[in-house]
Amino acid sequence: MSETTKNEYQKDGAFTRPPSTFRNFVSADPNAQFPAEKGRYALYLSPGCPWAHRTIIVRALKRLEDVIDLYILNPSMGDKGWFFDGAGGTLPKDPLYGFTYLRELYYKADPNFEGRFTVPVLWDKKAHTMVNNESSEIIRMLYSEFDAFVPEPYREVNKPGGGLYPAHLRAEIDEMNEWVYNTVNNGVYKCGFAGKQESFDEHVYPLFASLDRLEGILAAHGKPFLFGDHITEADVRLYTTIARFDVAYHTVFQCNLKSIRHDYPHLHLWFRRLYWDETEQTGGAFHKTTAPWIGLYATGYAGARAKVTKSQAAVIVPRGPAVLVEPLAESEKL
Ligand SMILES: N[C@@H](CCC(=O)N[C@@H](CS)C(=O)NCC(=O)O)C(=O)O
Repeated sequence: MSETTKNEYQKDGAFTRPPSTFRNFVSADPNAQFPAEKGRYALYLSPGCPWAHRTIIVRALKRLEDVIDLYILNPSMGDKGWFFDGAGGTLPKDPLYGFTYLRELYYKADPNFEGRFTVPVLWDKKAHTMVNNESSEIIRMLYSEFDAFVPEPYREVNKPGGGLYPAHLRAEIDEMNEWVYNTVNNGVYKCGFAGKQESFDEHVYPLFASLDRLEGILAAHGKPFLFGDHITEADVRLYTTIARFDVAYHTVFQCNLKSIRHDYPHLHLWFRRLYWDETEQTGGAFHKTTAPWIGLYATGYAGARAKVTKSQAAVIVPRGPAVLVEPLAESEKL
């Protein structure tokens, strides 16, 4: 029987994700502890991570690229966790303090830190501390707290559908987030990081039941996005998992009851519309945060799976599918 600490990912063969630890908020209120300011905050992340991916999608959707810095670490995790080394267009070292490892940043914020050194991190360059390391909260800060610094059309109050987390849809979005997080976003990890067959079986069927349910939602309303005609938080949160599905979870995490491209026509169309979009609607937010890295997702997950399951075998990376993301026909475009 294994002993579990808050830092461990597995207990008796089942994967558990520990809670995030830095939970402060940036606010539009200039008197807040962390007031929204142009150039004050930075996102540290590794682009293969689906939780981190949420934050760069929203940063791009909100046109916050010149308001919030982005510091990209190597796409794969090393023995000492996430690191800078300049590979493939990432930064050679931490631009603020010259660090090599993300853990050094955590220790700068809290020398007694005892949790896991996860990405994404929202960092305050002025106070030299970590604001928040929970992606679901970071994205919500980006929706409206920085709106004073973005052009009028991209402010939440001016968006036709009410923005990424519209007041009239909040309860429904929260409800969907709950089951999508447990069975899909984190569900794939419960399969891929399972240490025994029973644990894998316990999670693989609910994962596909939820994908069936999502397919049914899109089929029933016939609209392009999960909540209709406008992109919401629910689309962003599902997208980062679906983008990794056929290229990594289906093979490396053995989630192979079905694939998105062959078995889920509505989800597949929904995904490709987001991925290929270069219009005003997204400003290419999904494409530019996915395309440079999608070919590396399988590599990152194969290494992570070997580490979490403590496999001694050689890490073999599957190379398919031959076409990473299928094209969008003219007639399928919005
Ligand atoms: N709840 C966190 C989860 C973040 C997370 O687990 N990130 C992974 C990468 S996908 C990580 O950095 N893991 C490093 C580790 O656990 O050592 C969030 O959504 O921000």
